[in-house]
This record gives sequence, C-alpha cells and structure tokens, in this order.
Amino acid sequence: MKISKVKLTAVGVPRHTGFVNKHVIVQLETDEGAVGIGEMSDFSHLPRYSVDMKDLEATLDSILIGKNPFDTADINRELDLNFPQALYYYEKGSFIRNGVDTALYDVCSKFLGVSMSDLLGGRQREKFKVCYPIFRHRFMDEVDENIEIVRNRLEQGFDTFRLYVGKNVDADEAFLDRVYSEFAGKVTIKSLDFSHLLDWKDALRATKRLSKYHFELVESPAFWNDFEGLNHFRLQCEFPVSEHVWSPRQQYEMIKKDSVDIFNIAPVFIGGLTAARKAAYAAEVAGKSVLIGTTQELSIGTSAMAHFGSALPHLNYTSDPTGPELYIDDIVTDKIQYENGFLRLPDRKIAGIGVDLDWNKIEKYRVPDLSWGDVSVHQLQDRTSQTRG
Ligand SMILES: O=C(O)C(=O)C[C@@H](O)[C@H](O)C(=O)O
Ligand SMILES: [Mg+2]
Ligand SMILES: [Mg+2]
Repeated sequence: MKISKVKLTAVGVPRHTGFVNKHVIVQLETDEGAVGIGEMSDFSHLPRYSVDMKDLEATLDSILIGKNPFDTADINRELDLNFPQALYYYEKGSFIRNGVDTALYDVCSKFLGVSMSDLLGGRQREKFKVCYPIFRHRFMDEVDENIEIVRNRLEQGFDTFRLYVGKNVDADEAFLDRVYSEFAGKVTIKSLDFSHLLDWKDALRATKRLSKYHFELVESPAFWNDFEGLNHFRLQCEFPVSEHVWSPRQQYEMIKKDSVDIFNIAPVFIGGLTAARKAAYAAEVAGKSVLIGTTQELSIGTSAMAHFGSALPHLNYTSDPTGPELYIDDIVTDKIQYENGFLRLPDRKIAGIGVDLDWNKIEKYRVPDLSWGDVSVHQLQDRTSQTRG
C-alpha cells in the first residue's frame, strides 16, 4: 500500500465559553483506496506563530506520497527532520506530526480490518476515568460561574475536576471552599494545574495554602524546563507532581533530575502516537506513572488517545481528554462517548480509529486558514472569549 495524497482541512469550532479553536483534519489517501484520518489539534496556542495550510499540504505531499503507511518508524524519522522536536510545550511541529501519525495508524488498521488499539498494544480497558477542566480564576466573581459548571457537569456524570490555579489564589481558595461545602463527598478535585505560570517557590506557597482541601496531584508547578525547580518542589510537597512531556530530551532531563511522579503524555504535545508510546515506555522504565493529557481535541484526536490509553499498564491517575464535551459541536458523524466521567473506546469490532468525518459539519466550521486575530492573555491562557483582563 502507498500513500497517494495528503489532504488538510482547517475548522474553527467554538467552545461553550465562546473561545474558538482551530484544528486541521488530515486525510491520507492510498493506492488501495483506504483513507486514514487524523487531527492536528488546537492551533490557538501561540496564535502569532501561524502555519500556512497550502505550504504545509505541499510539504507533506512531498514527504509522504509513495511511502508505505506501515513504515511508521521511517515516516516519523522523516517528520522529525522536517518538524523537529523542541523543548517547548506548544511547538506546532508536534501538532503537525501528531495529525499525520494518527492518520497512519488509522489507515493501517482500516486496511487490516482491526481496531486502532490492536496496533497500539491491544486493550487492558474499554474505558478510563477523565476529569473536567475548571479554567483559571482571574476575578472573584468567576467562582460562581465555575461552581455552576461543576453543578451541571456533576449532573451529567462528571464527578472529577481539575483546577487551573495561580493567578488569583484568593479566588482559587474560595472556589475550593465552595466545592467542598456544596458537593462534599460527591466531587473530587484531581489536580491543581499551575501551567508553568509561577516559579516553584510561589507554587509551593500556593499549594500549601490550598492543601487544606483535598486534591490528588499538582501539575506544572515550575517554569518551563525548570527540571531542578520541579525536583525542589516535589521533595517539599506532600502531593504527587505531574508534568507534560513535550520532547524526549525534556523527559530524559526530568527522569535524570527525578523531577516528577507522573508524566502527563498527550500525543499532540509529543508529536504523535509513536512518540507517545516511547514516552510511556520511558516512564515505565523509570518507575513513574502516566496520565493522558490533552490540548482539548475534537473526537478524532480524542479517539486516538482513547486507543492509546487502553493499552497502558501504568495509567494510574485520572486523565484529561474532554475536548468533545467542551466544544459546542464536532466534525464526526458520531462523537466519541463519555459515560459517568469515563472516556469510552469505540467498539473493538470497528476497524480503524472508530469515528467518521461528517462533511456537513466540516463545511459548517471550515475556515480558510490558521491566522489569528488579537486575543488577550486571559482569553489565551484560560480558553475564554471573556474580554476582561
Ligand atoms: O493541562 C493543560 O495544561 C491543558 O489542558 C492546557 C490547555 O490550555 C489546553 O491545551 C486547552 O486548550 O484547554
Ligand atoms: Mg496541564
Ligand atoms: Mg489546547
């Protein structure tokens, strides 16, 4: 089988907060007729560093046409050469590589007539627990609207939440107090996520202040790539520490410096399922746990993560992929399913990734490019259309 054409389609899908995220749908056509789909997710990060869609499609054509999609190792090597790993969380080359790599696994599993998970180590589980994100408080009056989100999502079966913190710790404390007084015993706070906004000492002070409320772990409590800072925080904090994995070198440094307890692995940030599997193996070898992170993908990217997560033996903490719940709509015929706060895998009898493109929806949300207008820091960091701050 050989790849015969690469097709990219950009869509802009709003979240319930009004914030619009742009994603790129990948189609890999082959000479056998099978078509693999993937998703380059959430180009809203680093909005001023934009990708030209036409150039990208021509570049991927030149790299991929004529290649056998089963040659995932060689194709990933080639993609790394063209979109190199970077020591940065939102490196868009990783988003690009991820969209292509996902489509490789999809077209190969479709060609073989098996579920994508069968090419990713099989299934240890048919579903896994996820948590709903509560975005960062900048103003005290955002506490009420976030408590309302908890109330509504709890009714839908989400009983676990993660809280972005660190910009207004008074509001963070007020929110946690309300959660534990109004939903005692019914709601779990999985993590405080500092999103690399504070240095490790400020994060430690905030964590100690909030530790009278139970939560399971602390994420990103130091500046980017501050491996020693993460280690200092970790040794002085009673809670497990997680950090996103955005490059093999970064993960190597975190293993060497014993910076974390948990690696947060999302194919989008490490550049694909192939790279994510390597990161998961490295975590296992280092005796660390993993959880699956997210950039808040649509159903294609989320289904790929469901298949990836189903085989991981050390998936010991609640994961994060909830994108299809955050967007007002999706671009597949049947969205990936959640059940009582669990992300469910597609039926194993379905070949491939398990979701299909809905071209009516794609036309509805199609955008001409990935350019971006002016957005405030609040909107960017906290994924909102609010214009305050
Ligand atoms: O765990 C995180 O950190 C995120 O989820 C980052 C968010 O910004 C995510 O990428 C989003 O778009 O909501
Ligand atoms: Mg995070
Ligand atoms: Mg994102």
